[in-house]
Amino acid sequence: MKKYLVGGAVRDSLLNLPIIEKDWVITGSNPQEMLKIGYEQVGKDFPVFLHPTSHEEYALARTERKNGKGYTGFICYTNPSVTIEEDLYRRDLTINAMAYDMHGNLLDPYNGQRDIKLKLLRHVSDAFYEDPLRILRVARFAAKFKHMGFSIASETLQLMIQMSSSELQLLSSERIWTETKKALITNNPQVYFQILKKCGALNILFPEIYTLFTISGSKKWHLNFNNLGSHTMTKLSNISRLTKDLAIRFSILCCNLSEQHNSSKQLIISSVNNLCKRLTIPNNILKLSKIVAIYYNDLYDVTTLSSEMIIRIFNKFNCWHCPKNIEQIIYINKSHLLDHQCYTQLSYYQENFLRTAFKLTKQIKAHDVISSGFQNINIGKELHNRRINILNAWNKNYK
Ligand SMILES: Nc1ccn([C@@H]2O[C@H](COP(=O)(O)OP(=O)(O)OP(=O)(O)O)[C@@H](O)[C@H]2O)c(=O)n1
Repeated sequence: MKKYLVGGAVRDSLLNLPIIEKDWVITGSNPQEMLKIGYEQVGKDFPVFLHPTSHEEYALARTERKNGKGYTGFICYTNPSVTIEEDLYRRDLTINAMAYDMHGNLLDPYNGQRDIKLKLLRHVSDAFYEDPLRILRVARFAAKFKHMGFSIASETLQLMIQMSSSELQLLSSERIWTETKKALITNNPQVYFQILKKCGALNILFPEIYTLFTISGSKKWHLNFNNLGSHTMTKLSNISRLTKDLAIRFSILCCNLSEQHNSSKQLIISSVNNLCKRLTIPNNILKLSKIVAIYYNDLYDVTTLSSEMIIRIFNKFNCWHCPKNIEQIIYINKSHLLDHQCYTQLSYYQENFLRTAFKLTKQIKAHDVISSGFQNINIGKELHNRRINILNAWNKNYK
């Protein structure tokens, strides 16, 4: 039996990045032997085992051959005679197809080190074609390693274009969302969507976002962009410089839906619902995305908003029950301002405005309203009025 460290851990160690997870491959063994020495079998489809103490994943070396459509249409062949080179051959990218043996020697049969030097994401072999998720994986790695200068090899991009037109429809929503989530928390998540668009996958996986690239913007802040899609990508890039929060980053993808649907609330909401429900996106992200889709444009110059509108925004973001949601409003406002030359000054001024407005209105408590004699639905109405009054009084002094 021989043991090899494989995949992302080898790639990341060569890129001097922290190793998050270790995957291992075993050659010259079989399931019976693995169970006998204390490993626990976890893979149903593939022979994968958990180490008895470290709980890291150990897979028996395998080859795969496609015999049907989609992710499940594989014949997986495992046998003590399958070599590490054969196992590495079925993997997606050359930079992911290297291994360290137990003596620390690097095995690199498909030139992963060369591609690390060339900063290229290149597929190992035609086996790449066998899993359409790899289109999303490559787009994600392009986003993750953009700051290091990585790009996609032209032959790999060609293959991704071919694949997008055939098997992409068969990917499960869960796999699409899992990969998209990982892409969204990279430094440059906009690259993920740009690559998907380039290879013809965006219109299949995210038609709501794809359509934005076919519409030119009409508002003053769209002037520097060819279409609403490019504007959305810039906003996604902007927000990613400010926060790693997945929900906020995803919600920004919906920032131009209002423009696309001529501010029809019904159409905006159904578009966000279609997108999020199809991809099984969690409810908190769906909720925030709807609010951003409807109120994004109002969060531009917040100092010009009416008191009524400020209160409505605090209501929509559920700030009274969850005061930390004021941060979401501030991030979204800043993502608007980031293109401005005087960003620091503007964003400081607007952040201050939002924080003060929230601090003032938050002081007004339901129990004070109740103790002044208000009951039932009048409590809410009075709370609302008092909040508006306090903002009106403050706004006068502020301006
Ligand atoms: N569709 C896939 C998924 C995984 N792999 C291979 O399995 C390894 C481990 O996969 P995974 O843990 O999903 O990703 P990593 O490459 O380790 O990268 P990260 O942890 O950043 O997601 C990959 O490196 C690659 O060799 C593959 O070839 N095709």
